[in-house]
Amino acid sequence: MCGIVGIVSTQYVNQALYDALTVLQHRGQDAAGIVTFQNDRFYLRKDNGLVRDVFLAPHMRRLVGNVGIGHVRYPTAGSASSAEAQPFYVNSPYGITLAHNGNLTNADDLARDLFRTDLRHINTNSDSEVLLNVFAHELQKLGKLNPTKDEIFSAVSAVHKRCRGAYAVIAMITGYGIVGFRDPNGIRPACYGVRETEEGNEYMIASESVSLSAAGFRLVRDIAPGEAVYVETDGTLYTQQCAESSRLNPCIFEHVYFARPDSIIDKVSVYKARLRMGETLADKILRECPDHDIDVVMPIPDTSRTSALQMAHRLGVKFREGFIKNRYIGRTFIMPGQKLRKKSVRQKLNPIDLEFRGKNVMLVDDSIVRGTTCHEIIQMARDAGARKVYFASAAPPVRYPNVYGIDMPSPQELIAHDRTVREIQELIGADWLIYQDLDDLISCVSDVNPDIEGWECSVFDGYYITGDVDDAYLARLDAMRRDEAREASQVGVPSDNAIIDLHNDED
Ligand SMILES: O=P(O)(O)OC[C@H]1O[C@H](OP(=O)(O)OP(=O)(O)O)[C@H](O)[C@@H]1O
Ligand SMILES: NC(=O)CC[C@H](N)C(=O)O
Ligand SMILES: [Mg+2]
Repeated sequence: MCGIVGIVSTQYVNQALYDALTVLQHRGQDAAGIVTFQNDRFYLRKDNGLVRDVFLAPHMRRLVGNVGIGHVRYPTAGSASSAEAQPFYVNSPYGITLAHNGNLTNADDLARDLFRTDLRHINTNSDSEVLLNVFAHELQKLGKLNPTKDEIFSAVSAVHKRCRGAYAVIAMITGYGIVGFRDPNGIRPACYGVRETEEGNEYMIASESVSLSAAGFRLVRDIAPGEAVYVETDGTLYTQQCAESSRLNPCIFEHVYFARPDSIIDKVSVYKARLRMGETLADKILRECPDHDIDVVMPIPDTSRTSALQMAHRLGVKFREGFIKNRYIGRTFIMPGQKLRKKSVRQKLNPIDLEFRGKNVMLVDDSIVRGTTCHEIIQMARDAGARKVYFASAAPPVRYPNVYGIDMPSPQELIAHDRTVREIQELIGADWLIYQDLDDLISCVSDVNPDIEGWECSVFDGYYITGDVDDAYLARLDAMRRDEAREASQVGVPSDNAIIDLHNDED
């Protein structure tokens, strides 16, 4: 679930891009990149690491120009190597750089066509490099020295015809401007905003509205599914629907876990949606167990805080912070490798024993995916002296892989896959486990914006909206990307600092 941003400004954009990426850091912790443009030259810095580690003062000084794009990465395709950090660059036509959030489901076919038919070379295993080359090829085919907005929109239309899967994209075209677009289902989020200055309007396109508000941009609106927003370097903005048919089916997991609560996505306040998740979950508890003996409700920081607070309120039970989060440890779910994830849960969360001793505690998390967090946490609660440990998930059981930009490629790694709730309860060691129902989750988000036509809920119901994901595709994905397969493929591979890549700036 990467984060993307692009800015057209009346002044240098380096600091504004850096700040926006910091605000989007929760969407990707593996790598970060910024590219700016000035006087016929791109200036690129990208590497593995957090935003604060990748961009040091000398890098920032050299990222000159009033136009630029940025990316924070959480890999879902290819490898975690710095060579696959984004933005990607292609020199023809014009010089284009691109930042992508999502995952293409036909990347292999496209890569083959790009080589055989379009005579283009792809240098990594990243689907985002494929996407960039499809866009570049479609723009090049038009054969114009100075592309107009219509030609740029027509290249986006061609991308929609060729690419399948999920993609929210921001591309920068040398000397012309930035273009942002969303796939025809609008699976991944993207919005744009404006900042009025004396020198003229400045625009930002970004994954989440929080990066606009933090930088003083006013949210104009979300990019519609299939639509493109093109901002020229002089600040002129054009929008156009570029897909033949489109229907808004945003990813529901953004509201459960990925997005920041202070973002508004497709006119739904993530915060409000999470409050409602807490309410509906409390109602289910009261339905199933009206005589419950819960003494205290506790969130598993960070994401479940909002839902847990509202759940306690609805139940009329005390809300307590029993786990303290180490503010220097990032999100564990998006860390690469199970060993690191497991170790990090213990480093990240520490119990306050007096809140547990002799009590029946209801622990609340936003979701249970691999079960890494709840397994560790329940043991910690017992060690801290809890009498009974109950566990509630604000999302339904995650039973199916994700192919649209969340790195959950393998059903075997999902604790709820092929298991009943009772079996999961035993496996994680809880005295009672309760999950949100999918209909309730959908109503928590839909009631906030009834205009949303459908939700991308594949991790809960196994239905893949793009219609091209079959068992054979899922089996290939599993074989290629499950943890063991990735670990095995790393044997004998040089460490990251030995990686040689193209287009990267010096350290
Ligand atoms: O069942 P699992 O595989 O452990 O995945 C689910 C957990 O991972 C996430 O937390 P994370 O630490 O990534 O982020 P947070 O601090 O935003 O809650 C999520 O909020 C759950 O706590
Ligand atoms: N999580 C994402 O959006 C990933 C983008 C792209 N598929 C990559 O792996 O870099
Ligand atoms: Mg969490």
